[in-house]
This record gives sequence, structure tokens and C-alpha cells, in this order.
Amino acid sequence: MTYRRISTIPPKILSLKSSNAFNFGDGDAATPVLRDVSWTINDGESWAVVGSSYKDAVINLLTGHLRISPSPPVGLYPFLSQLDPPSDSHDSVALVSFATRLKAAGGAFYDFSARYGALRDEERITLRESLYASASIQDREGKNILQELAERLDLTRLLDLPLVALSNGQTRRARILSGLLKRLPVLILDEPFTGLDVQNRPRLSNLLKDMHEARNPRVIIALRPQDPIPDWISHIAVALQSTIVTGERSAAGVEEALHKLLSAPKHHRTEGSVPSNEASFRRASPQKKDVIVMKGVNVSYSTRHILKDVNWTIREGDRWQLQGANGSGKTTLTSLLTGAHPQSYIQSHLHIFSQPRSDIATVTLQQLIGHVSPELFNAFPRRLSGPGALTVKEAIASGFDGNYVYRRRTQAEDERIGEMVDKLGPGAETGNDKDNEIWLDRAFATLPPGEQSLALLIRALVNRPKLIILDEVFAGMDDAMVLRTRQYLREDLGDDQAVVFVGHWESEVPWSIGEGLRVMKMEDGHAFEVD
Ligand SMILES: Nc1ncnc2c1ncn2[C@@H]1O[C@H](COP(=O)(O)OP(=O)(O)OP(=O)(O)O)[C@@H](O)[C@H]1O
Repeated sequence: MTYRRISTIPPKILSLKSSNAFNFGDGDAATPVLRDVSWTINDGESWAVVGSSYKDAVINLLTGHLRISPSPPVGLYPFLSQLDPPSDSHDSVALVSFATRLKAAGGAFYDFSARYGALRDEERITLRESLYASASIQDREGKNILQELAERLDLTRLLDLPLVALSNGQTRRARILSGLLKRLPVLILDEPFTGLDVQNRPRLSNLLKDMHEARNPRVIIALRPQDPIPDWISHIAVALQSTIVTGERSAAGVEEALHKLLSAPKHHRTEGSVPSNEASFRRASPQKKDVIVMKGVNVSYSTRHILKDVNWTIREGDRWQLQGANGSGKTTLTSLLTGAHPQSYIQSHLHIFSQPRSDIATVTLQQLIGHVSPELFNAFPRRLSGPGALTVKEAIASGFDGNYVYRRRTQAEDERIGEMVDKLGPGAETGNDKDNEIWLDRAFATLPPGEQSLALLIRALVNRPKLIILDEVFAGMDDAMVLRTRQYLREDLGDDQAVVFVGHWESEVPWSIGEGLRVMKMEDGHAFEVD
């Protein structure tokens, strides 16, 4: 639908004055989720919401999922009432968020390897078909817009691929495209740059800028405190606990609020000193055993050749960064390391822990390899009852078996969980051990996304695996969590543990080349070590 303005008075885009926001069902006497919010967005301004745990509350406010009191006289978005046809916020605001929804992932333990194998018929729906269906595109104009936006997001060559075959970054771009195609007056994007490579981040940022300037749609982006804020953003709403500080990005109050969000947590160990483990990691000892040896490894899907003659040896104590653009083959390569990829069986030389891959049972590999990735994050069970309804402690403990096996935990396992959560859990931030106990008993599915990522990281490390694969490990985490986990990875891993770190933000890699980090780069299916 195309909306047209029918008044000449510039209406406010968003308007709130000294309002509280409550969960639906809560009366005015309840504790508000957000309190005393005064926020005006005028036409022509470009806004970002920046926050850690309260960012989601602001998104809920913007998408009409909180009750506002007193209720704004002409609605939260006054400009909507002046559009032709007039529109209300329920039909006018699109949200693109990568946070997983409750129950979305079902109760079964993960099976995210569908895309690696033969695809079933229902999985063959292509990106183009899915976009046509989700944005109800029937007319030529809609198809042209799709084509143009796909071009700008570098998705054209992927339009006729099965949806499940897209890489993580490609899927994220496709979800953003789908949000844009809805052509609603307001589009809110939560952490749109996470998971995108260095070429695609400016590409997306420029597209959002252009669309916002054309008011088609008006775009609001939500970011973590540590994320770079695009140049075209003129105003910021900082979610500081339950209050929101709003204003021009250079306003003193906004800068101060951003600084508060970013200020270093009080209870963290100082990063920088070289601990004993790390010193030994630097002395690359010749006696270190091979963990992975791949020679001439190839992966193809019919005519698409994804990995081309890859050679890679990973030894105990190694710290590797795996680099490469979206779709270059990183996840495909790591799925061979974990044995999850069916083509891992047919390689002429893929040795894992000194044995040919086909000689080791996949369940054994799951116990020996710690793994976090966006695919695992999305597929992790999130039910609130029945099988798959896990507490945080149960979710972490599933790392001892690599899969969910119902059994009593041993005392040693409980102690190991306690030891890790002491260093990484929310109590490490607040200095209060009780916070960790409460956290461990919470339902995993109800945690904010950053805390789910943290729990899955602890799960990956809890069994002290010999090989650790960390793919987009910090997604959704706030600055304090990133600091703690980086520090843990630097200081607390054993020198017999090898790590492969995959990520698109250089600044997040816990080790530097000077400290012995090695870098494997992927380009068009080839992998080569860079100095
Ligand atoms: N079943 C399949 N059929 C065809 N192509 C596929 C299939 N599965 C994956 N691909 C393609 O393989 C390429 C590599 O995907 P992969 O997930 O390994 O990339 P990546 O480097 O991990 O990307 P990202 O940074 O986005 O996570 C992608 O172009 C993807 O479209």
C-alpha cells in the first residue's frame, strides 16, 4: 500500500510526554517497565535506540507491545493519523529482530544440519518464493522493488536458492529485505549489522539511510552499546535501565548516558596481563598433538562448489581466527570440523583427534567439541513445559553430553558449572553470588538473547573440550558480558584446548597476532593462512 500525507502541518512522527509504559494486564499501580518517558521524533530526524538489557523494552514500546499511560491523545505515532488512508500503529510498524521467539525452536534437541544434506521438498522453497509470499507480492511494481532492493543487499544471485541453503549473514540480509518489502510506514531493525561482513555493513547502512530519507519507510535502528553508530543517525534514545534519555547524538545528556552504558563493570578482573596459560600458548610447542588434519577437502551441492581443496591442521593449544565474507564457506568448514556435515564422511583426508572422521561416532564428537554458532542458537530448544523446557543450569549441563540426556548430574559437574558461572554469570557483574543462583534456576527460554548466548557459551566450554568452535559468540551480548567472556577465553582455557573463532568484528577476537593468533581466510571456497 502507498501512503500519502493529507495535511500540510508537519506532524510529529512519535510523541510521548511524561508517560509510563506497563506490561498489558498491569494496572497503573504496578511497576512500570519504562517510566517517565518524554520522547519526540520530528520529521527529518534519524534515530537509533541504544541499550543493553532495556533495549528490548524500548522496542516493545515502539511496536505497541506495552500499555502507555496516560495514553497519547493522537497515538504513539501522530503522523499516522494524517496519512491517507489513516493508519494505526498496529498495522504500520514492521519489526525485524533476530531474537528467537519462545517455542519457535521446538522442544527437540538441535537438528540444524538440514541445509547440509539432501533437501526435503518443503525445504526447497526459494528465497524469491518466500519473499513473494511474506510480502504478498503479486504486481510488477512489487517485483521491481524486490529486484532493486535485492541488488542493493547483494542478494540477487541468491534469490533462486532454497531458503535453508542461505548462510547466516545471507539469511539476515534476506530478513531485512522482507521487512523492507512490507512497505509499512515505520520499520524498526534490532541489531541489523550483527552477523554481516565488512562489505555488507556499509551497504546495508547506505540503503537504510536512503530509504529513511525518502520516508519509505521511516527507519529506527536498535543497537548494542558497543556497536558503531552510523554517521547518518542524528538522534539517539539511550535505554538506561527503565528511563530513556533522548536527544541529538552530540547532546551532553546523551553522551553521558552512552558513557554510563559503556562504563567498565566494577567486578571484572583486569584484562591485559598475560596469564600462565597464555604464555604457554605463545610457546608453540612441537609436541602438541594434532586435533584436526584436513587435506584436499571439498564440499559441493550439485553444481555449486562451496569448499575447494581445503588444507588445514589445527593443533592443541592453537588459537585460530576463521575470516571471510558472508557465504564464503566458514560455517560449512566448521560443520566438517564438528562432523555435523554429511559430506564429512566422504572426504579422502579428514582426521579428527587423529582418527578418520568416519571412525568416530557423531555423539562422541559432540562430547569432545564445544561449539556455539547462530545455527545452534536458533535451534536450541526453548519450550516452557515438556521435553526441551530447560533451566539455565540444565541447558549448560547438556554440554557434558553434547546433547540432552536426562540423568542426574554428578557433584563434580555441579561444581564445574558453579565455577564457570562464578566467573561469567550475572553475579560476576553485580558482585552478588545470589544473582548467579537465581540465574541458574531461570527458564533458559525466558532469558534475554544476550544471556542465552552467554549460557550457550558456558555450555560449550563446560566439558573442557579439546576443540572449541566459537562462531558469532557475542551476538546479543552487552559490553560487560563481552568483556567477561573475552577475558575468560584469554585466561581460563587450558593450553591443550584448541580454539577456532569466527566473527565479523575484528575488535572482538580475544587474541592478537602478536600473541600467537593464526588467521585462516576464506575466499570463494578456498582457505589460506594469512600473516
Ligand atoms: N544446501 C545448499 N545448497 C546450495 N548452496 C548452499 C547449501 N548450503 C549452503 N550453501 C551455500 O554455501 C555458501 C557457504 O555458506 P556458509 O554458511 O558456509 O557461509 P559463511 O561463510 O558461514 O557465511 P556467514 O558469514 O553468512 O555465516 C553460501 O553461499 C550458501 O548459500
